[in-house]
Amino acid sequence: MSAADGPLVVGVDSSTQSTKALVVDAATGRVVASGQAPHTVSSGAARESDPEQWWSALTEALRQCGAAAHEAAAVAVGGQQHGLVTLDAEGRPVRPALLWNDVRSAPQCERLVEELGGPKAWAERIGSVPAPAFTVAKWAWLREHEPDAVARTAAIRLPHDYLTERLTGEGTTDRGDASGTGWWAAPTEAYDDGVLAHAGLDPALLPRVVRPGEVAGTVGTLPELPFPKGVLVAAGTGDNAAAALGLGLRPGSPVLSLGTSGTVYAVSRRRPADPTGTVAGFADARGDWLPLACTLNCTLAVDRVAALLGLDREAVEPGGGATLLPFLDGERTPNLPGASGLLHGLRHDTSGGQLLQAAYDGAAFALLRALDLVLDDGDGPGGASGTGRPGGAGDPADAAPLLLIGGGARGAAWQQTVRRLSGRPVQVPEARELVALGAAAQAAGLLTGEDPAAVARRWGTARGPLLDPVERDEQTVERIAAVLADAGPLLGSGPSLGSGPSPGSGPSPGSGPLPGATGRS
Ligand SMILES: Nc1ncnc2c1ncn2[C@@H]1O[C@H](COP(=O)(O)OP(=O)(O)O)[C@@H](O)[C@H]1O
Ligand SMILES: O=C(CO)[C@@H](O)[C@H](O)COP(=O)(O)O
Repeated sequence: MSAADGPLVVGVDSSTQSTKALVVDAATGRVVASGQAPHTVSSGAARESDPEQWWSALTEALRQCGAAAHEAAAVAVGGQQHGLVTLDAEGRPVRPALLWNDVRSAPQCERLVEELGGPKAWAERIGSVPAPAFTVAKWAWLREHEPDAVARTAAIRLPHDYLTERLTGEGTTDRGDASGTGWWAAPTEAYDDGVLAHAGLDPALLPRVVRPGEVAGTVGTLPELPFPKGVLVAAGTGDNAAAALGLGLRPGSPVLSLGTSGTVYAVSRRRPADPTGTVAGFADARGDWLPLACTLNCTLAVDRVAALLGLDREAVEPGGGATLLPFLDGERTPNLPGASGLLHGLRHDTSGGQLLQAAYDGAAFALLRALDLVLDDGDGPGGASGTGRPGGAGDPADAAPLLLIGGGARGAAWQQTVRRLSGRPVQVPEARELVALGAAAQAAGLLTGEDPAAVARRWGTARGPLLDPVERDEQTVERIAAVLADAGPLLGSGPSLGSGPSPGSGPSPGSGPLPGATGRS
């Protein structure tokens, strides 16, 4: 037996690189057992994963949890956002899932934005200007490139929907993850029939949107899992919304997540609608909003540079004037899907450690710029009035601490880079798996009737060392901004992605001035 104070719940994080499962005591938040199993992501131009492998990874992660998982009374799944899972009439994947960081859908995305009224119209309609990451762009890519797969598709799911459905046998999603599809209207909180018609997508293929606090279903007969039949299953949500739950996040408290993706976000009571496309206007998993900016190149890009240099990821050295824009996978913030990595300012005396530091700086730069926009959309003490806005009013040292999470948050070089380029106090929660904890808090909320964010606050999940602010390194921030602004032609769409803006189109997020030039993001 687990000797827990309360019932046990299971929280799952099925993110890009792996699935993690935690068995958590719902009374105290104590992690009783944990497990993790990796995913395979295709390389080359495509970024695809087999949904069946997510299920195998979940099974393995739960097996590692041992006896405790057998006692679970409720479960919830958080998952990487946006991925397009296509299922046939038997519920089996038609093909591998197209992941959020697959930029092949950039031309389709650009066309969609223009065809339905341009960036401002989209921001007002769905809360976001779709990026190639959004599911609607992936569906458009599939229709163009694989009509046979489209013809065989009987259901469309997001990654967390897919796993939840394998648990319950019912097709469900939630407002948080639905808001990243591009076919969920933020103002009405319902699927947008106009977008669906334009995308050639039958609404009958989509899952039911479960309300916050509602039960999505119960676990069916699944001999491969430790759960007995009838265990409650919560709605689950996208991984960023799950981490917001897991931190018990309140408006005005910004989060920086360093994983495969870099994300920066805050909870907001106001519905965001950023026509520049920098800030996605996601819904959170409770009933509020989650303005968020996301980069494609974060921990993996920095680790790749370290590997190329033959250095440990912590072997950074200060100084040096080199700038490295680590856009190894193309980039989303700024919206440069065809970009590749760019190095500028190399000298004879530049050391490998300085180049590695330049990769960290280049990866953190856009996220920290976007932080100001995210908080402009938010409300509370960390918002525009008390901010770390570069060049803006207010001393960042007095702003709300930046909560640093994700795999990279454990790294000293990441922590120091974020402190130096933000000038803010930085808090690093001791709890490692905030996405899985958020899912666990959602599952616990089903049992107790509590708000999942209140559950997480009761558990004290955000507790961790508070790192004092250091003076912001304005020189580096300005140097990166200048290189980004000047590098426009080199960072534009690559030959494999083709199409530029449609003739006669208005500004699109990919065609506007670079962030460094505007000082906006
Ligand atoms: N101690 C560490 N220092 C720096 N980076 C780390 C450390 N531990 C893990 N990472 C990075 O964390 C990443 C995985 O983070 P995670 O948030 O689990 O990713 P995802 O949710 O995208 O699957 C890896 O790419 C790895 O580079
Ligand atoms: O696309 C986004 C957010 O819009 C990404 O944040 C994905 O949700 C993947 O997250 P990780 O696997 O990097 O945690």
